[in-house]
Amino acid sequence: MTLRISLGNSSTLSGKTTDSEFTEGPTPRHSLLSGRFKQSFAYLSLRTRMPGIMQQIILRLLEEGPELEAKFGVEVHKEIHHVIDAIERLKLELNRDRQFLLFHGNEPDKAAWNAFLTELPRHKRTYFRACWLHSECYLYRRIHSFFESTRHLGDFDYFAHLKQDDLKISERAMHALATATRNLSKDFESFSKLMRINLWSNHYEIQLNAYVFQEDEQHSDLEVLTRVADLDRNLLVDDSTLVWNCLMKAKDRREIVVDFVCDNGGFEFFTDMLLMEYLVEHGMATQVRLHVKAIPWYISDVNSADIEWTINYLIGHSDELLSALGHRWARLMNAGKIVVAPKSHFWTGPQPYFVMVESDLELYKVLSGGSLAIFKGDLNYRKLMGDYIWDSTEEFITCLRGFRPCNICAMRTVKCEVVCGLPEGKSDDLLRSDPQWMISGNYGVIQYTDSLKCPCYQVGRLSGLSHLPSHHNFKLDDKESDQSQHKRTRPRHSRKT
Ligand SMILES: O=P(O)(O)OC[C@H]1O[C@](O)(CO)[C@@H](O)[C@@H]1O
Repeated sequence: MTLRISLGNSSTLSGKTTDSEFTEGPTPRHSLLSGRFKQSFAYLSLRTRMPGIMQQIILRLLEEGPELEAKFGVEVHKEIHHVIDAIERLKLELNRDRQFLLFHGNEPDKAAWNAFLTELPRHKRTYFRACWLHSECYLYRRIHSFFESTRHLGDFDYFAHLKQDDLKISERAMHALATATRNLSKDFESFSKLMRINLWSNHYEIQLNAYVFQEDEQHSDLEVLTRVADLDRNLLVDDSTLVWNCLMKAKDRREIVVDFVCDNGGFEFFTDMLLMEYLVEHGMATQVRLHVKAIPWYISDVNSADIEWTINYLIGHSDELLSALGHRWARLMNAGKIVVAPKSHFWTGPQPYFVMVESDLELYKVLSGGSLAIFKGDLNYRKLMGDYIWDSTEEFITCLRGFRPCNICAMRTVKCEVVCGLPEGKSDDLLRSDPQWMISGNYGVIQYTDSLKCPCYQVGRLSGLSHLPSHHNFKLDDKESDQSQHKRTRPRHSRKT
């Protein structure tokens, strides 16, 4: 779901704004994405897309009403209307650029959220003035809290049908990919093709169906993979060799754990599983941990119920190959080769990943114990980059701002103005040939960097860390003390070292 607007050259602009100002222009370089830039995708998204999403949820609730009533009884009717009223009020708050409110219900992550909101500077606490990441995450979190406050609707996933439909319409693509990926050998060629299939599924799910799998055409296994790989002309950075090397280096270890920080359900998750299956089947990982969202998130993000649904859907599929695949994945999960990681609310928080070490040390330690963490999709990328407009040529390692608990890989199609690691001049060339390139999702990156082995980052020696060690050489613009918005908020309840 990508909206198209004309973006200025955010990679070369250096507009003059102060923190609280609205500007008519696009997002200037060295700024956090924000709705205060009126020609930005963030602005458009907050102005039109988010209200549309909220309206869709209301419609969904009305449609599902009879079914929910049959399940929970008539009293659910009142709850549905309570939630609808709350969503309508939230739409107004957004439209009027009101202040974020604290959470007062039984939300399990209430303390973390409230600590974060309280520490935001006042003028950064409204929908359009805040960093886009904060506003968007806050909106999705608020919506879910309306459901959580009811007796019956706390587990209702108002986006589930979309994820399920996406998988159902991808039948032909799944069949072709399942066929093409059986009996792949353990070599870089196969690995990197799987990586790329997985990358492009972050945007091309429906397009892949149409483009690769025409009904009247017969494809050999190899052809399918090759044609998917044709999309690689739009692959701007491909560090898959480094990812392969990282896994090869780990091959003599007794345990090779790969953390996969998932993005979308539906067809994208299907391709995630193809890659994960390949890793464990070839001993490139002794275990894969899937990190999923704890609540309905950004419409299509996968959660643990979606995973269960997907596997069962495949198992029960009339296509024998897909059914066998479902059984195989269920076996891998039952054997603990692929597991869903313990629930973490950090993934549905507003914070960028460089603050994880302080705001969720437990999760940081979990990732530190693994050999590789793969972050999938645009939102994960925004969080890795701090939702910040870096120079497009800036190195991936720099933009992570010290977040390297283990070896890190990001795989994402470009859907917003945050990008790094491009060759000199590339971004300007792209802008000339395709002004929408940064929001089209037509371009992708696979980026990698090694873990931070520096002793100053040893977990347990980090309390009170308020700045990064000088030898890491972060090239942040001074004016971007804006970054102080991404405070390393430690909620009152969080565990300390
Ligand atoms: O599913 P993905 O790849 O994380 O994409 C979600 C992204 O798409 C957007 O809607 C922008 O198009 C952002 O809100 C978000 O960064």
